[in-house]
Amino acid sequence: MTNSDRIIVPLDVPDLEQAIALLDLLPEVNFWKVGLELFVSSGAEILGILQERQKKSFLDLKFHDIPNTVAGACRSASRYQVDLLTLHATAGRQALTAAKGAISDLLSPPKLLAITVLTSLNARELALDLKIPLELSEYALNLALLGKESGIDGAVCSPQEVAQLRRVCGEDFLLVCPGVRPSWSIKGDQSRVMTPAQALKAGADYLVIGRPITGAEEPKVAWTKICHELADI
Ligand SMILES: O=c1ccn([C@@H]2O[C@H](COP(=O)(O)O)[C@@H](O)[C@H]2O)c(=O)[nH]1
Repeated sequence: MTNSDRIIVPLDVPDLEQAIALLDLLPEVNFWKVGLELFVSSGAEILGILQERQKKSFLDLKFHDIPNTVAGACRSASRYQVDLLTLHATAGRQALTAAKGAISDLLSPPKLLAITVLTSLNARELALDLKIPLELSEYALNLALLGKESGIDGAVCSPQEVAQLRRVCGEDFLLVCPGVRPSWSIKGDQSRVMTPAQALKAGADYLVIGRPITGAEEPKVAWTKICHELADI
């Protein structure tokens, strides 16, 4: 796998037409993420289109509910043949275990990823607004370990925590990092960021890079620039 195959680009657009326009504009991208904005507006059609085009897909709906509901949602989402699927680690051990159990008899189930601490949050918000009495990195690690102990395949974490998670959770635990920003792009609402090269060197398996590419004046140029930055690491 080349380092550019480690980049997942989110289709964070309001409708199917704009999603297809991005697929057409960036045929080099092999791994796409479908999140809440597109799925809520347009449903699952995009997942069939990605399959037809032989692209890998990441369904990022971040399920967070009681165990029975999370398990049912994971089972239902599996029918779309996606490669990756997210649920919140904070749904708890029972929900995580039930989710894994609900798809374990399938022929090619998606890999389940536990969301740890959203990359938009900073330490101050975690402590003052969410009243979490732990260091952010410790909290993220605890959530990743809860996922691992519950049979979940990997975690979504910030690049700032990925080295620690890699060390503790091991090489086989899949680590996917959003909150990735090339030095030439703006952070926007992301808080805990690193550059693509830093995130890969720190141990990420995959990088989710959206607006620095899709919001660029010339997305193809931005994509190529990032691929060059990752070529020699
Ligand atoms: O902690 C998280 C979990 C998911 N995301 C998602 O990743 C992309 C990031 O897009 P950018 O445009 O590169 O900011 C987006 O779809 C989020 O829903 C995340 O950012 N942080």
